Amino acid sequence: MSASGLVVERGERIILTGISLNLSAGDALVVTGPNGAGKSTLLRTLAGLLPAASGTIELKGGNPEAQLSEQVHLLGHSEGTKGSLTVLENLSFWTQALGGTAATIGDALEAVGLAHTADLPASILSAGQRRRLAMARLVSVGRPIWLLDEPATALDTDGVARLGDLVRDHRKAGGIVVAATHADLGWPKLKRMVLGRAV
Ligand SMILES: Nc1ncnc2c1ncn2[C@@H]1O[C@H](COP(=O)(O)OP(=O)(O)OP(=O)(O)O)[C@@H](O)[C@H]1O
Repeated sequence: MSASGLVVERGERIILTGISLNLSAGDALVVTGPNGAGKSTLLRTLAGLLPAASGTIELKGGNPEAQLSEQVHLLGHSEGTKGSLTVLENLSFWTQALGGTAATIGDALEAVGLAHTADLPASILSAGQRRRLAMARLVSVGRPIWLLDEPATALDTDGVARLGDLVRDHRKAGGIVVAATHADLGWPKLKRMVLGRAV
């Protein structure tokens, strides 16, 4: 995935300007910067949810037929968990909605340590457990580019370690990860981007 000369405006203000990046299979980019610097804005732009006022975003490799929005998976602040459904039903719903395969759902719940909650209503999950459920989607949906907005929020030490394992395996399989964070995620061999002061 590459981006060149991105300029992004929100509410008629320029939030990002002159952003370029070049990521190959297996790369992880960590984006840091103060509150309001534009980290979430960059992820939403890379996800195709916000238009760039100028500049280009290109996918290299992957399925040439697929749109950008079909190749990326944004793990944002709102988890979209439906409280009236069970944990398993939530994961099944999102996996199907986002084009993943049902066969991976059990493994995904195991990977995030939520297998024992599969039949519980999602409404009773703690904040960290909801975050883990959202993490499980990354695995069951299986898109090549993961865009993670503050992925360690609400996670305990075990959760952060499991996130690190998922990211490691994804990179090994040729996936790309871009994470915006204030935390030290402890991932090896990172590329870094520091965004400047909030405008
Ligand atoms: N919907 C919106 N309309 C207009 N401006 C917005 C909107 N959302 C965010 N902004 C502005 O864009 C700027 C960047 O916000 P963004 O959420 O990308 O920052 P961030 O670096 O992710 O911050 P944080 O560390 O607090 O999560 C801020 O000045 C913010 O006020």
